Amino acid sequence: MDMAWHAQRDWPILEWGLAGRLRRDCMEEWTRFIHHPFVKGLANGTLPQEVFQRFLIQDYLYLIQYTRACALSVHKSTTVADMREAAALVSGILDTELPLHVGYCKGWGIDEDMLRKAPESLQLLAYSRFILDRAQTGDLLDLLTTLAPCMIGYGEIGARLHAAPATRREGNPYWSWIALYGGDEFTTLVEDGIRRLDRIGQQYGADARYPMLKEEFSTATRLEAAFWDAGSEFPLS
Ligand SMILES: Cc1ncc(C[n+]2csc(CCO)c2C)c(N)n1
Repeated sequence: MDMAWHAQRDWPILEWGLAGRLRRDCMEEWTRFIHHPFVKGLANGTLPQEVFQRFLIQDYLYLIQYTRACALSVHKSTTVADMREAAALVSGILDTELPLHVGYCKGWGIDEDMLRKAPESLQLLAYSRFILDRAQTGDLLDLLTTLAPCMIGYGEIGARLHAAPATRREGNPYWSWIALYGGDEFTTLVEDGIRRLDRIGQQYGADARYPMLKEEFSTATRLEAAFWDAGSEFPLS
């Protein structure tokens, strides 16, 4: 494990509130997610290009399903302020993140047609259907808890790899990915998400519902760990 970056020291917000408690209580699954061999391959630049390309295609399809779940968080909100926050995230993804992802894929030789036509992997099907189930069946707190590993995990991976002296910067084809998720803009988004989860947790009585929330966070984390292999069953064509 890289000793240069410590969640506790360098990102105290992660240790705090509901998000911190869930992350600590699911540390085994969490470690498998954020220290997956795929992540090591990004850090040292040794991940094969085709593996990354196939992952990017599945990740685009994931973003679409994630956005649908986020849209349900507008519906599940019980105050106008919460609705506005949820709606802002949906527009942010549709107007900024998705076009950025399409542009990034182009740089890797994947055009929009390939993105649209790609079959969904089993990992994507399992993860997105789980999220959508929690979004439809649960309330806003269930939904935000289920979405939390996605947001916090990529933030933590980005921050860690961005700061680690062992990460290859020069000539690493994945440095732009690391710089995106380890950059200030994304970090601020994640910190806002952590605060929001805590606030909604207090509003919706997280303490009394903790076992169920932990189950949701744990399952989403296991599905994140599995998602690194989402592209592995498909050839690029
Ligand atoms: C499998 C997978 N998990 C998490 C992310 C990161 N991510 C996707 S949407 C979102 C929140 C809105 O910006 C974040 C952080 C990803 N790309 N792919």
